[in-house]
Amino acid sequence: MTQALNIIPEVAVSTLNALIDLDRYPIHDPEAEATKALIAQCREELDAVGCCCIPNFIRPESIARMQAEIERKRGDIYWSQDSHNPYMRQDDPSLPEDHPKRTFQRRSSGFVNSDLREDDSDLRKLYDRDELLNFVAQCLGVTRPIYRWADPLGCCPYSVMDDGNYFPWHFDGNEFTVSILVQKADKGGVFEYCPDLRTPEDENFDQVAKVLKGDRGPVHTLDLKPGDLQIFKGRFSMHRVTPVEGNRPRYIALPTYVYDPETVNRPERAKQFYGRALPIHYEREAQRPDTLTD
Ligand SMILES: O=C(O)CCC(=O)C(=O)O
Ligand SMILES: [Fe+2]
Repeated sequence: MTQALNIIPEVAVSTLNALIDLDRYPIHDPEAEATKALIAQCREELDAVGCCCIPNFIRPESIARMQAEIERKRGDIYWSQDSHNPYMRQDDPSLPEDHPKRTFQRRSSGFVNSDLREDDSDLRKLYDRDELLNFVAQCLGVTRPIYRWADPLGCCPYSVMDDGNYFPWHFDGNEFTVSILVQKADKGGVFEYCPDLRTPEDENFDQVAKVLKGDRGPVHTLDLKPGDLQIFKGRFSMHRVTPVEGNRPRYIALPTYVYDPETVNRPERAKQFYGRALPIHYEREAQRPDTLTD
């Protein structure tokens, strides 16, 4: 049987359909009118507010399997309590005290690192799919190809926040992040972000400093719901998660994408977030995606 290259075998579609609601969002078929309209809407939202949200993108059964996976992995979660600036870099005493590089906030949160996901993890299956990668690239309207991230710990983890945990303002080491809430906290755990606060050419330290001091001007908040899919530009849009309160923890899946398939987190950041740095983090430390502080 011959098959046109752009036609995906039925079995592959049904595997994807167990994860994504393809009836409503047929992203496996980029030529479908519904897909084109969805991409256009996401691009509009990303241009307007630096983030797009697709409601009920992931099927509830898949979210339930992710939630169960996180619960099974709770004993392996790396919990950390560190103080860090938005760049996950060391203090620089040569700068004025109110410089963002010198502004440290306390973080406490946990990760099910990417390498801990189970072999048949729904999140692993989702991240491996080129249909999702191509869809995210189309929504972002990037003019260069993007790739799944090479970072073995940070490429697609679950972030876990229990009662009292807080994830302060920061920029990511990767350009783009998709977020899929798996479980909402009783209270708090709100995702806040400042769209395009910096560019690869301009750190915009003045505005970053203002937000760190409490300026709410550029701050947007997202009401995340389990199963919705968000795409945001974490390397350029400073973001945080407000403190979680109550008995029900907040779980979120974080697939990431980058321009340069070779780069990984700096060892410093890998240690702060994911508890350890691997040989690859040291080997590739000099390979940065841009000249930003990080
Ligand atoms: O939990 C979230 O919504 C975002 C987490 C985050 O910013 C990160 O892991 O870098
Ligand atoms: Fe982040």
